Amino acid sequence: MINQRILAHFQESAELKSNAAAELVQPIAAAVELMFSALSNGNKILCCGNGGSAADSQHFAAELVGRFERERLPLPAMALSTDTSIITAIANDYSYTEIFSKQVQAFGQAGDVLLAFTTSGNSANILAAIDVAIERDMRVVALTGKGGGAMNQRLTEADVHICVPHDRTARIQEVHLLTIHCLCDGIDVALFGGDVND
Ligand SMILES: O=C(CO)[C@@H](O)[C@H](O)[C@H](O)[C@H](O)COP(=O)(O)O
Ligand SMILES: [Zn+2]
Repeated sequence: MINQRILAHFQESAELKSNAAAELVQPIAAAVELMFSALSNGNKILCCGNGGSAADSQHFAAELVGRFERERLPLPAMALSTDTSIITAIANDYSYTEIFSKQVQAFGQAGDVLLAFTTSGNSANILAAIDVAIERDMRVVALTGKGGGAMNQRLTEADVHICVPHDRTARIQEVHLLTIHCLCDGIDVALFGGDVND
């Protein structure tokens, strides 16, 4: 019955967040450091993902360019899933696999960060974007789940892999959203120190 299913979703989500925290603190902290250092050097963050993860990448960019919990200057972040003309032209003329990698080629510069969301770790267009980012001497923060899939073979030691220990896409995305907010908070704290009420 529906009430039981809803309760089960809440319970599974809460348990995952609670159980995954210890494992994810260190890679999330490493991602904050990497992003703060890039932003401090005048670099930017490019973000990509498919489906719900496209929305996650846009959510992160919105909080950097707009704001998270504090007033501050806009920070340079850009989601690569928002320009339908660019995406449809590349998908139509080349392939769907290249919709993000060509944008990384166009916009990415050495020292920039690619924030890549894929719950399976296997989406071809995300892996292609990562390959181009690494070629261009960018750093990668990858948010995955399901053991990380092909992502495990893609990243270098300079990159950060935040892999949610679960096999269900929806649950992984829920932890990705929490991670986005930890990243925004961490960047704000690195910029200004203290907590939100300081
Ligand atoms: O939001 C959801 C499922 O919760 C879907 O839209 C989901 O993001 C799509 O199926 C994606 O294509 C899955 O790709 P990925 O996470 O494996 O890279
Ligand atoms: Zn979803």
